Amino acid sequence: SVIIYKVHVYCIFSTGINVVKRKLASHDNLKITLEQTGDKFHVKEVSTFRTLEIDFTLGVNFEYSLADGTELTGSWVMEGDMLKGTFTRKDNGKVLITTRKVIGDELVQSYTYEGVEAKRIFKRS
Ligand SMILES: CCCCCCCCCCCCCC(=O)O
Repeated sequence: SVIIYKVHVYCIFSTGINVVKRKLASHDNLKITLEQTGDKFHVKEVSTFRTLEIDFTLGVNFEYSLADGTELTGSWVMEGDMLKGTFTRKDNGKVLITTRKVIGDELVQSYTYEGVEAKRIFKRS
């Protein structure tokens, strides 16, 4: 298998309010490494709180827990040159939509939850 994309990024900016901001804050100093091989992704997440490795296949549901213990289930799909993730919170059934897009040397990740939008910009390191 061939790695067609790999980037190390760190969070330089995040915005948003209320629950989204609190949840995102629980991923402080987040650094992620994304590796894509065909439709399979390997994500390494390093933050103040934990180091986590996640494997997923586009279009296939998987489980993911936020650093605060909130459990999500959902999947990523590719929409053009953008990754779009649809995840459902297991505790309340509410849906979180997130996207990832590489723009120049930045990875922009957006989050939409209960009408609130938040964004994080990761810079290649
Ligand atoms: C519930 C409110 C805000 C939650 C913000 C965190 C969103 C995480 C999205 C799922 C990520 C899956 C793993 C990954 O690809 O890195």
